[in-house]
Amino acid sequence: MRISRLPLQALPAAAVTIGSFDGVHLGHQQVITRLIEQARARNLVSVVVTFEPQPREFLRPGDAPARLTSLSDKARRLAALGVDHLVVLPFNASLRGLSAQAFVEQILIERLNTQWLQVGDDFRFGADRAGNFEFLQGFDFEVTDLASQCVDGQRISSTQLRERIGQHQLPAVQALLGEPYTLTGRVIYGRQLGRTIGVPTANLLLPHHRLATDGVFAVSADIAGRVLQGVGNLGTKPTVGDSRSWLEVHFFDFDGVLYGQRISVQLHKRLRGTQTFANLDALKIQIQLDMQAAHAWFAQLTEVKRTDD
Ligand SMILES: Cc1cc2nc3c(=O)[nH]c(=O)nc-3n(C[C@H](O)[C@H](O)[C@H](O)COP(=O)(O)O)c2cc1C
Ligand SMILES: Nc1ncnc2c1ncn2[C@@H]1O[C@H](COP(=O)(O)OP(=O)(O)O)[C@@H](O)[C@H]1O
Repeated sequence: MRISRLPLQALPAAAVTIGSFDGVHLGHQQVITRLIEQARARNLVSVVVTFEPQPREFLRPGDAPARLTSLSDKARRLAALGVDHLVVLPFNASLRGLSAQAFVEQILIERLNTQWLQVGDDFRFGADRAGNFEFLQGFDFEVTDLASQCVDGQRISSTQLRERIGQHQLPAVQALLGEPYTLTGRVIYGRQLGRTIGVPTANLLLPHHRLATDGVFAVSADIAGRVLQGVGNLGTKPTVGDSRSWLEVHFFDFDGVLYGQRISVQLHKRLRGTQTFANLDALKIQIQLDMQAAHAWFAQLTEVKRTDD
């Protein structure tokens, strides 16, 4: 999948869909699958247009909703679905001020060469959200809308996912996403304190969006084809006075170098909230308990699977 900002030259003829796609949940996946089918049937390039930051993060920075997927996780999931090209539009003052008419002419037609466009049934765009499905029908491309997908009569939405993640309902979240809730990042150097307390942790510095959850989790990751289980702290590190957002993971039965690698960490079970400890020794004792709890959780999972078979 190609990832770019708005191309300066017109793309080859494209089938396009536009949205924030936060979470890339089953509803989003239905939209994307249909986009790809239609692109193939019409010999068009499949293009997803998204915004970074998301419009609400730019418009209401103080109270924008927490972010479910960073751009990097969004891209990973869209690529896996088979999208040809992800166009990331920087949402800024000039994009905000663009009228619906100018958005269609300058972006959809001139740059993206849109032949077929698919939008959700509640899609609004352009200054003051004046553009909608009816408006889009007045142009020289085909436009279709798609009704929201429901599970148990409830519309699948990023809002519903945010609520469930906030309530630590990770199995329900996994069912709505089609995969465990996953965070991706590059492993960077920390203060190298982890190894001094016998718990080396791979540090992923996360983008500074508000996180949908935090705390200590049983986690897993696929590292070079081997699935590693472990335990991770998502959020700040109050004990060492660090208020940035991190995902710090200690993997069981692993002793290798991860610095510089981009890894995707799956969150399976929330074990507790992040706490402030009096010192690193107290933290170390708690981490040993967290490791036991995570081991126990993975063991009962294996037990449940064995009973199912
Ligand atoms: C399972 C686990 C749980 C943790 N829980 C907390 C916590 O509750 N509070 C905290 O301040 N740090 C917690 N940490 C520690 C920090 O995330 C970090 O690993 C530690 O401060 C060492 O930092 P360093 O990687 O920069 O050396 C936890 C780490 C792990 C692996
Ligand atoms: N079991 C393990 N889990 C996580 N990282 C490990 C493990 N074993 C070795 N490492 C390596 O050690 C590094 C973490 O060591 P640590 O002392 O916590 O230093 P830092 O503060 O730089 O993260 C990881 O980035 C990884 O390269």
